[in-house]
Amino acid sequence: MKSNDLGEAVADDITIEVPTHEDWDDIYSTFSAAINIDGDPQSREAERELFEPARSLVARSGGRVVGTLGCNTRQIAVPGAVIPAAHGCRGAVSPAARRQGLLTKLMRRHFEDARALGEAITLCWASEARIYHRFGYGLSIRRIGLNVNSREVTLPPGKGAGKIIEGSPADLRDALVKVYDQVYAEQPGWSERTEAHWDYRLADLMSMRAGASALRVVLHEGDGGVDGYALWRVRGNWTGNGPIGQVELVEQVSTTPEAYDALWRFLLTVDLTRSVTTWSCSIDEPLFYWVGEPRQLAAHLCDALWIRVVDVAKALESRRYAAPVDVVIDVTDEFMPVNTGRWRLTGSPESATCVPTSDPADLACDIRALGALYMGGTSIRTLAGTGLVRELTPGALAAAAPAFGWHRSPSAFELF
Ligand SMILES: CC(=O)SCCNC(=O)CCNC(=O)[C@H](O)C(C)(C)COP(=O)(O)OP(=O)(O)OC[C@H]1O[C@@H](n2cnc3c(N)ncnc32)[C@H](O)[C@@H]1OP(=O)(O)O
Repeated sequence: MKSNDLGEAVADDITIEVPTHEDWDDIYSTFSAAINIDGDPQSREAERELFEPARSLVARSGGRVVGTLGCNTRQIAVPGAVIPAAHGCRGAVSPAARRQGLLTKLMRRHFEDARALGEAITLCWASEARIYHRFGYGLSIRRIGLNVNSREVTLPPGKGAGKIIEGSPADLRDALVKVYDQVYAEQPGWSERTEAHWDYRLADLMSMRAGASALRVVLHEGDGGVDGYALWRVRGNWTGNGPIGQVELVEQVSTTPEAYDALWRFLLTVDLTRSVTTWSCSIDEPLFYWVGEPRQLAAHLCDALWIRVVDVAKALESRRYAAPVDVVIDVTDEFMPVNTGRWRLTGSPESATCVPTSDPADLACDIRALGALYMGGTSIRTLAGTGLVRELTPGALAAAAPAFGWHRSPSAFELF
């Protein structure tokens, strides 16, 4: 037996393997224990439906699962395209096996597998971001959490004569799917949802309620039919001074300004509530420009989606660019050296190519910078300010900056 850096005994027979369906219960309990929750049968069964053994990895010791790294095969919208991407999840190592490189081994294999399958990027939500920098992930999408003081914000006059329709998630599911599908392909950061993803999203697990009500749905129906929806819960609360309930917005999707206006108006005026919270809005959330007092939104900025580019040429060719760009980038990738080298990117709003080159570089960067830039919401100049990007040809940053942006801010609100 070996010992880890905490002096705990650890087995020296650890192997990295692709699991089978039979491993799910062990994977679920290993991950639950690592993130300090007990887990519960309802969540275990709901998550089983999303489990893709062939895309997952386990570390085993003496036949026992001591480490996990999951992955879901999904499409994601990026600037100007929808591409396949490895949606990484359930990274966990049992306490007695940690800090001896298991996650490092799982990550390396995860990246290699994604690349071999033709995925250019892998993404994750981080429990603690510091875990992920070393593996080459860059912060690609940030989010804003809100705690809106419903009684203090003033709203502009209502926009339309549409109507709000209430119902159960099961009854209104088809309408939700239709609205989501109209938006997702154009919205960088949103992933495709298959039937299984919708099942999970609408399962309304007790663990997700955390003491709040069952999941509720409202639709907005305008002149052209249903054009928006909100999924929400309410947390009832009473004090000696009366009710101070809270609306907890899970997701709101609108295809018209009328729907956006009507849905928010509804949420902000639910009886017996005094606030609306939502944990992940886009950083250019329209609410800031809609309510009279944006300060009453109590906004809180946070990291959301982290992206790891596993195939530089494929990744840079797969997205589109807001302005023409022709630049040679010298990329360093210590964890996945196949990406290290000079790459010529020629891109525009319509097309892109990226090929290896021996030409002198205009910019140099760490692989993390490409992940951070990927969704179009991070300024290359900001990254240059941190040293993650270096300008080698004068003017190269100014030329590349508009190209790497996009006309829609990326956003992400679906934990996977
Ligand atoms: C996408 C998701 O799945 S998010 C969920 C992530 N999981 C969790 O947060 C659950 C709780 N934590 C764990 O299960 C484990 O600690 C893990 C999975 C984060 C790390 O597993 P380990 O096998 O210990 O990682 P590994 O030994 O490969 O560590 C590699 C390096 O990262 C560092 N590291 C690992 N975890 C952390 C952490 N939480 N904070 C800071 N540094 C960390 C290690 O110190 C090591 O650094 P070194 O190379 O300089 O020595």
